[in-house]
Amino acid sequence: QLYNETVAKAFLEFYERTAQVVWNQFMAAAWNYVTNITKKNQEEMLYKDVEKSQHTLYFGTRARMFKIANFQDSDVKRMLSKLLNVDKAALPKEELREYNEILAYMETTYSMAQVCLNEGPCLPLEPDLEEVMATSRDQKELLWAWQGWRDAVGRQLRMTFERYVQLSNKAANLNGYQDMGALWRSKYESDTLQEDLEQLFQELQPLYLNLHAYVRRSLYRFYGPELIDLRGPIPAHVLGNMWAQSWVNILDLALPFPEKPPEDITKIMQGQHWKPEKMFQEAEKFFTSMGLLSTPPEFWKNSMMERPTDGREVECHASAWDFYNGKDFRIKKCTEVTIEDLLSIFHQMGHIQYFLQYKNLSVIFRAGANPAFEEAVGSVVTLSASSHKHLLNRGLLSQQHQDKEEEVNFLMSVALEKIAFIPFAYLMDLFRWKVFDGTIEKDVYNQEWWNLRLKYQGLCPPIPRTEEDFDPGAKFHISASLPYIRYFLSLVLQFQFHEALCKASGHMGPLHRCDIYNSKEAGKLLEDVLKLGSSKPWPEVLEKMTGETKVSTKALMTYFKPLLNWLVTENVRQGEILGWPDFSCSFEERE
Ligand SMILES: O=C(CCC(O)(O)[C@H](Cc1ccccc1)NC(=O)c1ccccc1)N[C@@H](Cc1ccccc1)C(=O)O
Ligand SMILES: [Zn+2]
Repeated sequence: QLYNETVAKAFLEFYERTAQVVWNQFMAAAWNYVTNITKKNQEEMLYKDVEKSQHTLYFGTRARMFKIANFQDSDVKRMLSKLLNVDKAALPKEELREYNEILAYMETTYSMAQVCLNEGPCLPLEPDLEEVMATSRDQKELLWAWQGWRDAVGRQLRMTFERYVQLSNKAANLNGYQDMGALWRSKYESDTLQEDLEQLFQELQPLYLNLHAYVRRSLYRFYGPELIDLRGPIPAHVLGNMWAQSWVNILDLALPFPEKPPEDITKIMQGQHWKPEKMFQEAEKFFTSMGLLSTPPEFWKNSMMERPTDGREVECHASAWDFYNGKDFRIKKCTEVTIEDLLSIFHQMGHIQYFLQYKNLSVIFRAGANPAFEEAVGSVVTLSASSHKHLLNRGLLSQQHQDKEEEVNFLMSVALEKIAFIPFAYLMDLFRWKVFDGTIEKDVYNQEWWNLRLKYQGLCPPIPRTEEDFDPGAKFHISASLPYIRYFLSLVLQFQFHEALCKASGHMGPLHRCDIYNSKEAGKLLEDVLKLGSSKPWPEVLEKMTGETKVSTKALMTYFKPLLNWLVTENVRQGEILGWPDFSCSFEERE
């Protein structure tokens, strides 16, 4: 028949050649915009976005003409099926322009927002407000930053978000999906995704509930009963993070053995005069030590490693960029010299390594096996990079060995980052899926958001919220229309990867003492997985790495087993209540 496999191969050839050019031009325009936010640069980006959408629509509609079912070549079938979803390019011209303007408005509002002191400077989120949330122990100051940020961002986005939902769902419908949530979930090629996610979440509940009860006790000791209810939710502004998604910054309040505090790595880095470029070099060195690829010269020339000091407005949220020409790869980050930012750079470098490994594949396959794989690659390396063994080896710690109690302190610091994150990462898209499928209607966005924050994280807003507020919009990924379930799945996957890579490296002993630095065997295993990009179904790729075809919490539970034992003993000793039976959020006037 006319549209046979030979024609299909020529069609894909033509797509390949043209897509590289169109995508490269769009990425260049998008980069210029986010690293120098001006009206002119926004117009230029929107123009290139339209060109990209026209290209996508042209090939997407023609891909439909092929009878993929009876094709022989599995690559051709997989490539054509990926072209079928054209996402927002399905919208009529006028609505596509409106949608792109809405997306730019939401992301720019977030990136440019500041909170102003009465008479004095206005503070941006990075680094100032995040610094307050991380270091202040004055709950009134924490409340000022927490409320100020939500007034400056969330409230501004509320109306726009409602229109964003409408247009998103229209685009999804035009692609044959029930709503945008269904389109987002389709990236995982699984018709049991939501059940599987719920199962993973339930398996991790005992760990989270014990951590929550223990941290609540620690905060009670510091802030007292007028702020903390030992049988209730925790107020969201005292967890050391603007969104209470990571609690690592209140480790000092929650240290199991306070008489054996860990060394302050940020202080050591600053004492050794670390600069952002050295932090990037340190992260790259980790990958090359495993025999993986190094970054090309363009990376060091073109990346934005620090917030510019020439007055340019930029988007500070960290990201890694593939310019789809096999040569130009960049990271954009407003780097501060802290251990938190060093680990964030490892995460970004993980994205870069994926780009480098799959750069010779068709552009259609230049993505992770699924979005969670992309996020897990950088994060799995941070599990080794943050280990006592590695930090000691890299001169960032001086204490030779860790005794049992110091080990519990260490595991607590990792749990405050990784375990606290679980319910947050899960609820972010539970919320948006319900918004997209209409379960959550627009006049109850904020109360439904807090219902989920209470149900899954056991948190309360520190002050009453109304439907004038739009607290979800105060999180980057919601203002940037970026799915989040990838981070939940990545959290589980990264421990599964860590276990496999540690085994490949010949590591013996507890998982939390493993450091795959310098391991060529681990590097080879990782390379074989990354080179596949999205060319194979992700269960096949997972099996190549771990021997398993399903995501499993076993490795994560193994890693934290010593801590869970300690937590359960401690919580029983204190007579803690797990969960928050006093579920109401009390706001009695605080002096
Ligand atoms: O958002 C990030 C890191 C940014 C990123 O590397 O995931 C970035 C997000 C982004 C930003 C702008 C446009 C698109 C995506 N993702 C990438 O740079 C990326 C992702 C896939 C392929 C290529 C680049 N982390 C999440 C979750 C997280 C991850 C790891 C540790 C802590 C927390 C957060 O901060 O809430
Ligand atoms: Zn990422």
